[in-house]
Amino acid sequence: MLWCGTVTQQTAHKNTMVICVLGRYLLKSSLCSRSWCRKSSLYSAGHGFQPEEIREKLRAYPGGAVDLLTQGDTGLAVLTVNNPSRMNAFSGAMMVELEERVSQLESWTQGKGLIVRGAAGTFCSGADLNAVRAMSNPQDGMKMCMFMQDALTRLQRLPLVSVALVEGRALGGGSELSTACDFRLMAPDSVIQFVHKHMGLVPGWGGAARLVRLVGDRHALRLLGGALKVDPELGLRIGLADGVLEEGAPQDGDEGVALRQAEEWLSRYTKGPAEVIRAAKRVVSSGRELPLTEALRAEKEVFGTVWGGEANLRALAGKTKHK
Ligand SMILES: CC[C@@H](C(=O)O)C(=O)SCCNC(=O)CCNC(=O)[C@H](O)C(C)(C)COP(=O)(O)OP(=O)(O)OC[C@H]1O[C@@H](n2cnc3c(N)ncnc32)[C@H](O)[C@@H]1OP(=O)(O)O
Repeated sequence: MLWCGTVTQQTAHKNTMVICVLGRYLLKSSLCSRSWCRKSSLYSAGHGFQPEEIREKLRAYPGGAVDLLTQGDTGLAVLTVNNPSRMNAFSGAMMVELEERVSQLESWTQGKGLIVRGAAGTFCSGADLNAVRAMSNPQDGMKMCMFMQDALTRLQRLPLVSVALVEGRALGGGSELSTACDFRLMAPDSVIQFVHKHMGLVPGWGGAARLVRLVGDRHALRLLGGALKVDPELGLRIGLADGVLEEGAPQDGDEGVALRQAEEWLSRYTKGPAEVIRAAKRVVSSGRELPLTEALRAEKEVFGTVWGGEANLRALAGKTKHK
């Protein structure tokens, strides 16, 4: 059996066991072959994608960590890219850890929101240049590209509302990581920069495809062709940033201040029952990625998971007035 969507949950309502995941329609439809499945990745062996072999290769470049903290009470998780001595650059081992953390989040059925951040007041300076140098042949480059595209696509498709908390710099692969979140919240003096041109590259972790969808092709071309520094003002103007942290907050020596602001910002979208928030993210994900007919069918399936559900019945039982 193909393993689709997120973890299969069974919810009993109206005396009917409803298999309530995106995965159900994915199983029935052709979408599984389009890589919407959790366990089937964007790439297959036919593309030269051998995940275990790639993991082994990447683990040869150690350093840093990708930490995950899940809060059961709030349904929020915090993913921290943690390699401060290299401005949170991704070592090979960290790429593998990122994928492992995404797998953990795919199995976290109570989650509602995710904050992606970097340790010690800066976001991420992309791939570790030491690893990049060692893997600069085309074969290794393609392997890393497929691996990171897969991990970041799965991150983006999580049924969690996600926000990149950008402090300091988000460079190269770091800027690409920020685009794999639903929202970007920037600290006042932060910068997102697709420096790929200066590296003789284009994005390869899916950042170009996502950037075009976020800001449109012309702004995307400006950012990639000019390797422009996107500060919060430009970010807000072109729609790359969704909010700016309060002035002064990250500078007061308490790393937690920015995180608390991000939690507060995110909470307006994650308040409420997990099944409803997760359903909202699922219909947005399918709307974002699928052709209309398929997106509508996906929406119907997700709708079926909340219609007549606990939260819906509770709302109907009360006096409804939306003021
Ligand atoms: C496919 C992935 C590919 C892509 O898609 O483009 C990449 O991501 S390639 C990497 C792209 N990123 C870079 O090229 C970043 C290069 N670094 C810098 O521009 C600067 O270091 C900085 C991030 C702007 C910070 O500058 P500054 O505040 O002046 O600090 P330092 O330069 O002293 O940095 C501290 C320390 O960190 C090391 N560092 C920073 N980034 C990386 C990196 N990506 N890989 C490895 N190491 C990195 C830097 O070398 C310093 O180390 P020491 O010299 O040992 O102190």
